[in-house]
Amino acid sequence: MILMKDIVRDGDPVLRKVAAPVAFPLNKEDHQLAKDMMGYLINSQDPEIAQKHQLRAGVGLAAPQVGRSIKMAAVLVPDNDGNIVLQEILCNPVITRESVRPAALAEGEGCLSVDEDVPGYVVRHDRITIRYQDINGDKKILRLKDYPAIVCQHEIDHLNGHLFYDHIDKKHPFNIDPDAVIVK
Ligand SMILES: OCN(O)CCCc1ccccc1
Ligand code: NI
Repeated sequence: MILMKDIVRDGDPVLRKVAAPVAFPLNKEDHQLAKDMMGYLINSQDPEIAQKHQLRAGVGLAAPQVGRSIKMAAVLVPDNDGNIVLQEILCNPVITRESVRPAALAEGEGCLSVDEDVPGYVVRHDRITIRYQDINGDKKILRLKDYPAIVCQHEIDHLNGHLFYDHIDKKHPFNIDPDAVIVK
């Protein structure tokens, strides 16, 4: 079971590396890691389990955040009614298309690897197409918009050594293109 003590925090160089591609079939260790990462997300979104184990809620988790510099991330994204709209293990994900139109979460972003709040709009693309391999190595395509798209961009950033606050305008953190979608 992954706990908060297992999550690497900002300042650790692993969070700034470009992670290595994963090879298929996944070895036993990496297959188990994928399961454990998804298990963290499930546990963290269960109020009782999260409380009992003091887990910060997460809708995504990338392998570098638990010290493994490989291109694998788990996403578990609910809609505003709590229904899961995306549950996947993204291996070797590549964003192949991205909208010109920007988007940002109205309340900004956080990160399990960043303990302090960093206010501001995290400017991302509203729509993206992702090519990736699932846990079995099957090649998949995802076309996403709004919140699921933002979450996947956050996770894919982790695999390339980026953190959410890299996308906040330091001087004008709440400035954003008037055409941007502000996602509630
Ligand atoms: O990398 C995952 N993680 O740090 C958990 C938070 C994920 C996340 C939070 C806000 C917007 C997009 C994604
Ligand atoms: Ni994060």
